[in-house]
Amino acid sequence: MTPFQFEQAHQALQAILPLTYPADVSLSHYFRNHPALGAQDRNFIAESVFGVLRHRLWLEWRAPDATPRQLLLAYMRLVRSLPQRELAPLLSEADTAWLTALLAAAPTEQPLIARAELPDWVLPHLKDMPEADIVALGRGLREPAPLDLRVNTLKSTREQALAALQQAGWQAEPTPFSPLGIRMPGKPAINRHPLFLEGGVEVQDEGSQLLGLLLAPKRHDMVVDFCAGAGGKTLLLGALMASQGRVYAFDVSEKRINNLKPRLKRSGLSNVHPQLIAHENDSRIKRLQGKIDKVLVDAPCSGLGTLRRNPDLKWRQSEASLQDLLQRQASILESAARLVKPGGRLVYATCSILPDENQLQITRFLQSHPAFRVVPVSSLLPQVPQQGDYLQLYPHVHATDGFFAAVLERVPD
Ligand SMILES: C[S@@+](CC[C@H](N)C(=O)[O-])C[C@H]1O[C@@H](n2cnc3c(N)ncnc32)[C@H](O)[C@@H]1O
Repeated sequence: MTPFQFEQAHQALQAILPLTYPADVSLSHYFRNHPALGAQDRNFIAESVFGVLRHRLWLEWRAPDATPRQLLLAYMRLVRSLPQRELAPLLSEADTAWLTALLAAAPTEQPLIARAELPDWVLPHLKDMPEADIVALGRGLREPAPLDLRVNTLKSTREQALAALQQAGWQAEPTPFSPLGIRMPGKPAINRHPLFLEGGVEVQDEGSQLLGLLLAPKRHDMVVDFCAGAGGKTLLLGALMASQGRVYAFDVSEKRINNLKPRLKRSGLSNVHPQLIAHENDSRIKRLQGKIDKVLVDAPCSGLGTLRRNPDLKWRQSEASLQDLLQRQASILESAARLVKPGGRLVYATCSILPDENQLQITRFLQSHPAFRVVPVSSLLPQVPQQGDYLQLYPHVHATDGFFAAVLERVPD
């Protein structure tokens, strides 16, 4: 670390910390405004800024009134364990005095917020979980995520893709649970490799792949991806159907639907039909009622299962935003369920770890929809450990993002 890099990381952190915008968006903005920064500088800055965000609750407990610069120094010294002599060239006299006092202060007993690195608005929602499990979960969510790819079976097999990636000199290994997944621990810049450019692989967390596998669409099915976004799961569904049948990709966000289009082109799929909708009761949805074989609801959620990638969500979400999401999830589920034909399947999924967004939504839905029954995930994905009726994935157990999914079947008439 050079003094220049440290100062850049400090300035970037200062720019990002108000968290008015997502941290990755603010950081890209910072890099655009500093075009002279080299690749190594950028890596250092990104790792430092995200490192502080990952450990911010613990750092703020150790140093409650720390400025962004002090947070960065405390992170380097206490989390990264850099020796004082390595930091010395960066330190003013005031910095040295501050760090010395911090190191000398006897820490008080750590509250759960600091131990688990989960904010106070989240903890009441995990009240039924033992404290040791909350800490293990929070720490799993604190670690950086690896890069996972999904093989596009329309263009490649996993074996072929693995061979091509390894030939490029990268570490690449099959994921344990998804037969389509490849894990790349070194997170190389895959987006310039021909395999990616030609649509042979897509970036997709292994957990996200499992959600598509749970829907298990058949070749000639009519499928709705109700909250398709930029199509992470849509593309998988289309490929599972070997580009046959029909997949409607709905979303209320024009930007996300537009982001789906280049990915769709690269994938070579011709069975996906993206459609912008105004809301979950849009007339384009109503005309499909009772006609769809498989419906995926990848509901808008707090995203807390993705804290490995987006640690800033701890501050960008709140109790109020959660309450709003809970209502939207229930309303979307209600509307999506009307599409399912008798004997058809609905998968409700989130990338959240909160029971309110997950099993409690399903319990409430089932109480008022006797035509639906649960298909136990343990019977559909026996290779994934620790599963029961619902899919529950955790970084510290499964090395995926945190995900939830319930598979519901509409009882045949
Ligand atoms: C978890 S994201 C979907 C991610 C996407 N399925 C993927 O795998 O990349 C949730 C999506 O729901 C969309 N959304 C929010 N409200 C909606 C609604 N009422 N109807 C349909 N989609 C909605 C959001 O725009 C967002 O793209």
